[in-house]
Amino acid sequence: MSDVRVSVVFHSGYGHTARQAEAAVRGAEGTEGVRASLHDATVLDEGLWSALDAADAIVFGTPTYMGGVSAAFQTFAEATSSIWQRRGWQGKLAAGFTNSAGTNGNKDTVLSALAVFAAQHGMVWVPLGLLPGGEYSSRGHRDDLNRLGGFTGAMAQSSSDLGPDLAPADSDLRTAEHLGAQVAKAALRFEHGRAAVMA
Ligand SMILES: Cc1cc2nc3c(=O)[nH]c(=O)nc-3n(C[C@H](O)[C@H](O)[C@H](O)COP(=O)(O)O)c2cc1C
Repeated sequence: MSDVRVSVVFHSGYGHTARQAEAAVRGAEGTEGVRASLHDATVLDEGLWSALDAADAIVFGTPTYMGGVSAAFQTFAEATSSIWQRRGWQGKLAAGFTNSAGTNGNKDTVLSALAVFAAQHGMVWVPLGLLPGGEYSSRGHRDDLNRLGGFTGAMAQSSSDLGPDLAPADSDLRTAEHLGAQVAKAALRFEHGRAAVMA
């Protein structure tokens, strides 16, 4: 069986969410039998559409802007309407991540919007799959995986006065890496299962 393909498509206005996207690719690529690729959601060219068409799983990433996905991400989302019409992504796996300045910042609203976007396409949503770390327990720590306690997808926080060289925190990047690995493993199981059913 050929390699399973995971594509990460993201927007990042100032570079913070881009670091999460790179981490998700690292996580996916670290899984044997998986190839991962990174795509800028503002470059709506044939290269992007053919990579997403070939992908077994697509991970969507956007900063949280005004409690929602960024306008640039939404432009990408709306540009997929002809794919939606012909059910081009039906049955592919999907997952998502977001980053904002606030610890909460309405990130959950954004992850829900990404899950709805995937559902519109008939995609199968893969959650983060981690218990909450950080302050969920009094023994928790900022360095914990999933310190922000997301379930739907990977969350990251970047203080507004720190550049992308300093934020998001390493634990948030490891959480995004976990999401990439989680999606990659799910895609492997899904594709092997599909092959067995069709044999
Ligand atoms: C237009 C705009 C709207 C924003 N809205 C929110 C918000 O609703 N909640 C929040 O916590 N941070 C908000 N922020 C902060 C960004 O989420 C934060 O700076 C993030 O790190 C930007 O990611 P990026 O560098 O990938 O663009 C906003 C920033 C901008 C520019």
